[in-house]
Amino acid sequence: MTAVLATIRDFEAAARARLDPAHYDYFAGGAGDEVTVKANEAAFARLGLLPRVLRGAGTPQIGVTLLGSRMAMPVLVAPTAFHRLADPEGEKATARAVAAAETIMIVSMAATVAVEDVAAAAPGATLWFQLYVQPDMAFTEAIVRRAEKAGCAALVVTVDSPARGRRDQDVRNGFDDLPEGMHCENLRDGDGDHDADGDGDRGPVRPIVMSPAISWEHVDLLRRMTRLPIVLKGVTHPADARLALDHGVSALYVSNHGGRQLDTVPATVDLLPEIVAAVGGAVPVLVDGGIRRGTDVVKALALGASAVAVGRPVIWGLAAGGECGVARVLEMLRDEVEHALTLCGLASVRDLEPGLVRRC
Ligand SMILES: Cc1cc2nc3c(=O)[nH]c(=O)nc-3n(C[C@H](O)[C@H](O)[C@H](O)COP(=O)(O)O)c2cc1C
Ligand SMILES: CCCCC(=O)C(=O)O
Repeated sequence: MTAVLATIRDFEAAARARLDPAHYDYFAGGAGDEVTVKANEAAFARLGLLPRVLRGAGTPQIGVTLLGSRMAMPVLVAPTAFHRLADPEGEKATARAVAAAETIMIVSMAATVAVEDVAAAAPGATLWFQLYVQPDMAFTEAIVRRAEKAGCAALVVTVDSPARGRRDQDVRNGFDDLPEGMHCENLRDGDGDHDADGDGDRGPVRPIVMSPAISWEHVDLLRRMTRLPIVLKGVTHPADARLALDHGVSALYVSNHGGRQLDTVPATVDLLPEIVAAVGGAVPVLVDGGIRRGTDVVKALALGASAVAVGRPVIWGLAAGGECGVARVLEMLRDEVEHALTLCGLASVRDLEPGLVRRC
C-alpha cells in the first residue's frame, strides 16, 4: 500500500524520490553553509502560540484581499524558477492548482513556460509577475508589457539579487543550465507574440542578468512605466522598508530568498516585526521563508504580515504529483490554517495579534 502524503514534509520526501538528484539539490538548497535556509524553519519552531479559550468563535474566516486580489487563504505561491524540471507541464500545472485553490501565483521571470501560456492554461488563476530588473531598460519594459498583457495583477520586483547566490551543491553537481529544450520563456526577445508566423521559431532567449547597478532609480522608472501595483520582494532592513514607502511601492515582501542569496541573513519571521513597525500600516507586508505548516502562517500573520508565500512546498507538490500534488499541498495548508485558527479560538485571520505569539 502506498503511504498517504499527509504533510508538506511527506511531499518533500516523495519529490526527492522522483527528482533527478541534481534538480532536487537545486530546489532544496541554499547559499553558503545554508545557515539562513535552516534558520527560516527553526525560527518558526521557536515561536509558541498561546490560544484563547471559550470564545464561541465558530468556523474561522481565512480569506483575505491583497492589492485588490481576493484569495481564499492568506497564502500565495512564491515565485520559483524552472517548474518544468519538476513536471512536464511546469508552471501551467501550478497555475491550474492555484486557480482551484483560489489563491495567487507569482509567476517567476525565470519560468519555463511563457507567462502568456501560463495565463491561457489557467484562465481562473490570479497571477502576479516577478521581475528581476534587467539593466537594458527597454528589455525590462518589454517584459513588463508582456506581463500586463497576460493579465498579471501586480509586479513583484525582486531586489535581493544584485548577484546570483552561490549554492555549493549546484557547483558540485555542475548544475548551471537548463536541459536541452527547456528555456526561460519570459526572457525571449520581442513582445511575447512569439511564433507569430507559426514556424516554431520563437526568437532568442536572453540570459537573466543580476546586476549590482540596480538602484532605487530603477524602482522610480518602473513606477512611471506601469500602473500595476509594485511589490518589493527581498526587503530585510527596516531602513529599506521606509525608503520603499518614499518610492511609492504598494506592498513590501520580507524575504531572504529562502536562504539562496546572502547566507546568514536572519530568519524572515524574526525580521518581520521590525519591518511591520517601520511600515506602520502604510502598505501590506508579505513574508516568505520556511513556512511549512498552518501554524507558521498563523504566527506570521499574528506578527503583522497580511499574507505569506510558500516556495519549496509548491515545488514538492509539483514534483510528487503534478497539478494534483500542488492542489493537495495548497489544500493541506488551507485546512491547517483553518484548524490552527479554530484551536486558537479565533473567528477570523483579522483577529490575529502579536499577543498570541510567545518566544519559547
Ligand atoms: C527553486 C527556487 C527557485 C526560486 N526562484 C525564484 C525566482 O525566480 N524569483 C524570485 O524572486 N525568487 C525565487 N525564489 C525564492 C522564492 O520566491 C521564495 O523567496 C523562497 O522560496 C521562500 O522560501 P521557502 O522555499 O522556504 O518557502 C526561488 C526559490 C526556490 C526554492
Ligand atoms: C536565474 C534564475 C534564478 C532563480 C532563482 O531566483 C533561484 O534559483 O533562487
